[in-house]
Amino acid sequence: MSETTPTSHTFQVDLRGLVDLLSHHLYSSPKVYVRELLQNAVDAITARRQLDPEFDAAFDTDSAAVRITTDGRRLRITDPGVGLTIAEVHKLLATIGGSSKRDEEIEGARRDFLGQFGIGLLACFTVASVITVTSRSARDAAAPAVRWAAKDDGSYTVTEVPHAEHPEPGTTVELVARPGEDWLEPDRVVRLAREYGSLLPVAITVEPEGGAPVRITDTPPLWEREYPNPTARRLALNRYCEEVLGFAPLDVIDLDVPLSGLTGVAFVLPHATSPSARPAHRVHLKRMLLTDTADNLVPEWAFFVRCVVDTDSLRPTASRESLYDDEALAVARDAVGAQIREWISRLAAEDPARLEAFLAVHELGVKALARHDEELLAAMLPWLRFETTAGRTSLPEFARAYQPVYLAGTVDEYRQVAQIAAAQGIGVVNGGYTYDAELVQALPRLDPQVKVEQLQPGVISASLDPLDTRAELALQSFLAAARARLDAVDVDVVVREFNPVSVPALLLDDREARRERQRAEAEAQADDLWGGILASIKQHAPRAQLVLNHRNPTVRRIGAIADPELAGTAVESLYGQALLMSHRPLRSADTALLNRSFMNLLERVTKDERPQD
Ligand SMILES: Nc1ncnc2c1ncn2[C@@H]1O[C@H](COP(=O)(O)OP(=O)(O)OP(=O)(O)O)[C@@H](O)[C@H]1O
Repeated sequence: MSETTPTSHTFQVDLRGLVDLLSHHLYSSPKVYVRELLQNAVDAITARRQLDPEFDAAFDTDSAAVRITTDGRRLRITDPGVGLTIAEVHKLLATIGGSSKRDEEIEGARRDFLGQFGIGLLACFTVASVITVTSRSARDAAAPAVRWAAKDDGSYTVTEVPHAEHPEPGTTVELVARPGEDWLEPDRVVRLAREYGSLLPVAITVEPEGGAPVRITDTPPLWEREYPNPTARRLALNRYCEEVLGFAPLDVIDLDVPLSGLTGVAFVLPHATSPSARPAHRVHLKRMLLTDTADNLVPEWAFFVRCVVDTDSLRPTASRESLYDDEALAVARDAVGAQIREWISRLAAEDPARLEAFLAVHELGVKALARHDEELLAAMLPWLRFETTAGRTSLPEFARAYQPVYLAGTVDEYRQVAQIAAAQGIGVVNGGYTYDAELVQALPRLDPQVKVEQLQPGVISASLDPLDTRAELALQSFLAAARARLDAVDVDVVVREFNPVSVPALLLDDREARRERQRAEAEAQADDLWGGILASIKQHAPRAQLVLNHRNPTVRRIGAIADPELAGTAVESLYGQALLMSHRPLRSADTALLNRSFMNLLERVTKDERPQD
């Protein structure tokens, strides 16, 4: 088969389809058209300044460089920028993806521009059916002014404009609203222009048709202004935070990362927030608002701040609504993280009261992140508080006084032993609160000298002193009666000497014993079949132990009771009291036992009273 001569063609673009794609899939809202217009105007002025350094002087005055007028149906934006020749109009405006800002020859200058993709102007078609650009080039004084009028069906016309109609270099873009579209309403335009452009480095006004011009720009950014004193600066930043971010900050951290051309502030949230909540930072790129919901600007652990920054070297995504997640952003993120960490260290060294105030709000979040961030953990550990047998204290301080550090696995376990352990000089940390156990276990990684051990009941019972043999012998028959009584609730009874003297009895059991008690409880309440199954898995785990304190005067008196019935009732009461102190749930057998012992005691006490008729 012979080949035919290839014929050459160019892609056809269905403009409506493309605009539909942009408005539904690239941009979050048609409102971005204001940003694109402002951006082109500012870029054109930048290009003109590069062309003519003298030009700058004209903009040191208060008069607006960029003027937007609108009556709601027609919007015009005028800039005194570099302008366009007829050839450029065809090449740049009528070519999708065509941009003057990617010119490799002016690579150095390119960094100065906001745009780069060559699709920005198309965003205007999401709100307008006709776009007209009238322009005179500053590059070529002899070139005539030109008007490019494009419709949303993809057709456009180009006309030369008489010199008198457009004598000065610069550009006017006019939009005609789509029928029923209210994006060009003056109030809306003022709001959007402020949202995107309030920090832009050229003066901008919006003039509602027949109304007074409204100043849009308010520069330099608050954090770069001169203030009479630090308090005035802080007040201005606080006010800004309340107005724009909606909260009164707990503190303000200055950010300055020259490598990323980034300056700004991080506002510390005044209320607790979940570390997993989506962060929302306000990022300006070359002074134009890129997004107020950036979630990749600060490290994950810095969940307690909301930043407002300006950067001139990070890259936007094509929608220009978020930061492109590249190596440069990673570097900036690390640097921002380092400055937030420095703030924490500085507070720790210079203003512990403020650090305490910060942790009072964000401690749980800091703990959550410190589990996965060894550096943060090391920085914060001296400031994080844990419940321990030496009171609420930091782990490094606690570990200096107690070795090993015992970790109670649950709040109940901790409560059970805290008082006794403290009296015996055993250091226990309550690992029952969210994240605390993990952080205690991380201690030896930071300081290999520190030993952390899981608390077993044996540790406590081994620390209780045995009685001397004579005292032990004297208590034999009492102990036999006591054990017989508590056998029904599966509890053993022993006597030891320990501090504090005020604690008469201590109930010790480990998790296995507790599980066994629950199993036995279920068995007692189950029907025959289920009860049989539960009985078959009965464990011979160590039983719970009621440890009576021989140093306690009441216990001594109880030990001397000759009447086995009364001795049994007294032991039941001691068990009930120890059980309540341990905060463990009462099984039905426990409740019955408590009731019985209480009633028996009441009867004993009142038996000689005669009821009065
Ligand atoms: N006001 C203006 N003055 C002079 N030239 C302009 C103006 N507006 C647009 N242009 C020219 O038209 C080109 C295309 O503009 P468009 O907004 O579509 O893309 P861009 O700004 O280059 O890139 P981006 O898609 O990133 O915004 C620009 O590169 C610029 O050369």
